[in-house]
Amino acid sequence: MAEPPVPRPPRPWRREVASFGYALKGIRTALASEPHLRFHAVAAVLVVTLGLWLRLPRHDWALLLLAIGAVWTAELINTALETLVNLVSPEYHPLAGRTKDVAAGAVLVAALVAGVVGLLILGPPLWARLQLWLT
Ligand SMILES: Nc1ncnc2c1ncn2[C@@H]1O[C@H](COP(=O)(O)OP(=O)(O)OP(=O)(O)O)[C@@H](O)[C@H]1O
Repeated sequence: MAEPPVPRPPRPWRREVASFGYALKGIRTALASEPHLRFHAVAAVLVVTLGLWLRLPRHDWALLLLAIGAVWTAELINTALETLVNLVSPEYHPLAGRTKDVAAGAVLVAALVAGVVGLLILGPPLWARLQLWLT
């Protein structure tokens, strides 16, 4: 008698690829709807361009990219929370307001820290280049 066909094992990578697609869709949607996120994107491109021009060492790149990633992460979570609050509490509610305010606070903290990291890393080599030009 013929053996019954062996069921094909599930292909987990398909689910992983789909999840990756949903995540990219989330970033695209947030970029399209959030001017703040577009501002952070432009700022990140400027910082990376400046870093390439200044030929930063690898260690500095790691810190800069961490700072940029922290701002993006905070902004995306803030956008997700704002969307959720708008869904569950379209009417005024103090807790809805507090949720949005705290999420916005997270973005502010990440952006301020990233600004300081950017100044500490880009400031000295930028200043050195400017002095070279001026002398
Ligand atoms: N449903 C609500 N109930 C109470 N307060 C709210 C509510 N929605 C918004 N607020 C208050 O108004 C502020 C601004 O809300 P809004 O939805 O415009 O967020 P935002 O931070 O301006 O978002 P965006 O990133 O779209 O500019 C909130 O931080 C919060 O204090």
